[in-house]
Amino acid sequence: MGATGLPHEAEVVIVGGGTAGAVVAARLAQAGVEVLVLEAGPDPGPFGDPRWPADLVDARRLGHSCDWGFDSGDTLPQPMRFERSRVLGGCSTHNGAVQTWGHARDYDGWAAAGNPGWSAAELLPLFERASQQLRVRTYAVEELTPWQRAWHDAGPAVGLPQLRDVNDLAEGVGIAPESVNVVGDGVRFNNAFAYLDPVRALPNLTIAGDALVDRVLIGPDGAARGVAVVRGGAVHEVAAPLVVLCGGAFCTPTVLLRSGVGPAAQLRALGIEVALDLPGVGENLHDQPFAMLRWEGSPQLVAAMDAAVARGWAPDEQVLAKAASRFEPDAFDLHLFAYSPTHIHGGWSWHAGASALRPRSRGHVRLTGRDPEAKPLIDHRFLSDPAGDDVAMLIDGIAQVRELAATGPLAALLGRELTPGADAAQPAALEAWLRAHPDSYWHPVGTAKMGPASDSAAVCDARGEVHGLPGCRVADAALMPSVPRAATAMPVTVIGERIAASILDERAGRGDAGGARGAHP
Ligand SMILES: Cc1cc2nc3c(=O)[nH]c(=O)nc-3n(C[C@H](O)[C@H](O)[C@H](O)COP(=O)(O)OP(=O)(O)OC[C@H]3O[C@@H](n4cnc5c(N)ncnc54)[C@H](O)[C@@H]3O)c2cc1C
Repeated sequence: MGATGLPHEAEVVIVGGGTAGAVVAARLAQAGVEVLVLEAGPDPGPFGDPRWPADLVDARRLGHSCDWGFDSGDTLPQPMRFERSRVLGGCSTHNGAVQTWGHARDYDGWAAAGNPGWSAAELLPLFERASQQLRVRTYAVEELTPWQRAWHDAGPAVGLPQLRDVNDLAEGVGIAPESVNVVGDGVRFNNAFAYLDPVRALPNLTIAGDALVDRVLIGPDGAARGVAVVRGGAVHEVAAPLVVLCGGAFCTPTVLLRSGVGPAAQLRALGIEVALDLPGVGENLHDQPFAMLRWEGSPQLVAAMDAAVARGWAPDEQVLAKAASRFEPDAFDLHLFAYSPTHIHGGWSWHAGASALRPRSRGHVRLTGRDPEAKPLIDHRFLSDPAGDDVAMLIDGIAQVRELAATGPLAALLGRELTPGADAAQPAALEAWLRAHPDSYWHPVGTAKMGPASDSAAVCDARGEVHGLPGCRVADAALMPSVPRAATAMPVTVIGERIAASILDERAGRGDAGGARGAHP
């Protein structure tokens, strides 16, 4: 042990014990591998430990403790916070706890882009396994609050059939109660609880909280040889033949960049010695743009929801629709949902959102300095695609939200549309409003994208190994070549399962469908 309380070496170091990191760590530890998890935020302990901040276990609304404090800087018309949870479990500790799978086309597209082992058929068992591990269940219609039930009931009138849930990878449009990882009396069953609690007692697993990884150490042979980590004000080196980056879409590229792995000119401009010129690091950032409408609520709606709260469980969202824009009428490419963001407004407010799930716009994450605590520059370049498809998708989504809101039972519960309101009724005005108010659906991905070595924008291969950097893998939202038509928690969990399986297969000498190169370590 060093002065920082960390070991000097490990078989595998996991950088970030978040949504995917918890999965990789657990699966490797269960198989007997000696694993060290380095998490920048605290480890508040297992399920039920009183050190967990109340808002992070309360699944009724989004949590806000332990935030990294990232924001848009001056890249957007209005500054926007990009919430990211800095705590064991990562964003699975503060998210909406909605578990969605997307569509087979998403993963078949990944496989077709040169990523063997990632087709929908190959991932399906992992979606099922992860859903069990996270204790996912789907709300019964009877459990819906009156506000959510009214949206659910309105679906068929606008061509959205009622489905059992939204997680059939072959299915198209429809509306359904949400599938959630909520247990007991409303606890968000985050990935640390689901995956790390069962293995915490293993002697071959060490979980170190408050351990900020600065960079990957690279040996003279060009392979990763461990990490430099800041803990308790001191810098410590941990040697490891395998480092798995699980810092998420914003932080995994920043760790690589600080390690000298990324676009050479960018690194030199910051005085960072270039270890590997890899142009894709930090590029391809994309998130699903989002638009949120707001209405006045009738006294009847307020009374019905007050009564629901008095009866017990009344979360901010419970129903999700998969809908189609003009671009993909035979599948779906929109999420629509009703929402009462009580974490923002305190009391009742009546919103519904539309998100364009297959955005064309691409942005980037860049370093602003060498300090591992320096906030990165995060520029999504929302709605910047030259053809304007992202705006068009949102306009189609908003039209369907308005159609839903105008159906009989819902119209009776709602008053005037307040945002964007009557002034933005027509497409041109709506486009102007959308461009002035870009918003995110909280699902940034793609900044260390997976792809074959022949793709100059690819950062890692189908085993997650960084091109040209043996012994360093990526396993988190950064790896996605393109965002699936889903909220991303479950797809990220599946990425954790997939990369862990690939590492274990190689160690067992079984090879791996996702591998183009030899096994390492
Ligand atoms: C407000 C909000 C609501 C959301 N709601 C939903 C939802 O309802 N359903 C859904 O499917 N998705 C939702 N998402 C998205 C989903 O939660 C994320 O896509 C997913 O959790 C990301 O997982 P990850 O493993 O890539 O990153 P994270 O879960 O963010 O994990 C990264 C971890 O790495 C740590 N870390 C980062 N850098 C370092 C470093 N240098 N050293 C050490 N540790 C480091 C972080 O502290 C963190 O613990 C939501 C996201 C947000 C922000």
